[in-house]
Amino acid sequence: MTLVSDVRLRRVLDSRGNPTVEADVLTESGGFGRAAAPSGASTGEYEAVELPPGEAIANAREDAFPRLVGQVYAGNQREVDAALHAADGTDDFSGIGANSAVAISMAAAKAGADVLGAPLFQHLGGAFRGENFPIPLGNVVGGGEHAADATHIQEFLAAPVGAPNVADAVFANAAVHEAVADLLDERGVACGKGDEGAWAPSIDDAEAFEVVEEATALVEDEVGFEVGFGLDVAAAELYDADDEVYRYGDDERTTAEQIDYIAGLVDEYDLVYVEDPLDEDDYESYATLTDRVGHRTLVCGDDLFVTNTERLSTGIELGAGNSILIKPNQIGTLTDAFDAVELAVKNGYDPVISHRSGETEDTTIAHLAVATDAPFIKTGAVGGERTAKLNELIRIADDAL
Ligand SMILES: O=C(O)[C@@H](CO)OP(=O)(O)O
Ligand SMILES: [Mg+2]
Repeated sequence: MTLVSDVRLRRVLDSRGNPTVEADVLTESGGFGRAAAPSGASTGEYEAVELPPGEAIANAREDAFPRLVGQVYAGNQREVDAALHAADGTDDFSGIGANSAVAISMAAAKAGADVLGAPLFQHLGGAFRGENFPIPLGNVVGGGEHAADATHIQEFLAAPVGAPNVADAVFANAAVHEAVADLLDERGVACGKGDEGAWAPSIDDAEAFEVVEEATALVEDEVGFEVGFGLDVAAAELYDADDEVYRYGDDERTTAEQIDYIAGLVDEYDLVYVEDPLDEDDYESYATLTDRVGHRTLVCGDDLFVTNTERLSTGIELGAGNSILIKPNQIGTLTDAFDAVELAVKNGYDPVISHRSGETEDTTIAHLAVATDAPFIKTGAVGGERTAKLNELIRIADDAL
């Protein structure tokens, strides 16, 4: 029934205005799935390779289509993804491009779900589990690679950990985003937005902490449940490997100072989440930091693990981190992303399903978060390509698909 009868690829726009790959997968019985690849700006060194979309499309047409059309069943995700790997022939998807691979992989999943008449999250293995839902981490202030002349820390993330349901959590993050704007306005700070819709003011990190702490406290009072916050430091972007220091503009910190700095922030602001606090090659320092603060906060590896089970295995062995960011396009297929989630959960690491800074209206990650029973999803707070996922979560919780 779900035998793939056609695959189509095209270039569409992403939220930064760049071209990205969109895939359609059709099945023999009339099933249809469509998905688009997102794209990172602060990409990890060990991510699967994103090719220029035109090249990714041409290569996938030539090498992957013959292994997919009339050959594999969209309902059998492992078979589809194995065919993509075989067509690619490399270990980093530099053959057909991780962008073509992930778009086809996700579109196939949707086509499979379509034939079965099931919502995607159910097809991917999870009925909405009990009362669980992923708590959205909402980017409210940021800079780094996502905005020029803003904070050094890439993302300040509202985390409504006490929310009674997903809709209240989503609205709380939007309220924090708005409160931040009001507070910046009171301080006379004008600002635009970064790639993910977070405010991108020209203030230093210390002032951003003040503002975000105040904004989350205001919203917490308003909504009556706990609203904390966390960070994506994206420290690999700050790290100068030649001088072995983290550079925050003119300030620099040695690795030992960076560990103290982050541990101090966790204490001072009761951070619930710290992503990429250290360089992507420094498992040992991750382990040291995890020892110090891992009992009270999530220490999440994004550039460190790149959704890769081998890198995660190294982290598990060394005790580096206690959480992994899951981005399907970092590794190229849904199967690989699921394997990373499974390995993480088995070893007590919390998976956090994530968007990229360059996004589309695609909602696959909302379904992935529910299907894997992930405790968190990071997918922005406002902006159409972000609200597409947040609103889909609300619909899933409301059984409205
Ligand atoms: O670093 C990150 O976690 C992501 C998403 O927020 O950014 P990018 O997609 O630019 O890698
Ligand atoms: Mg990150």
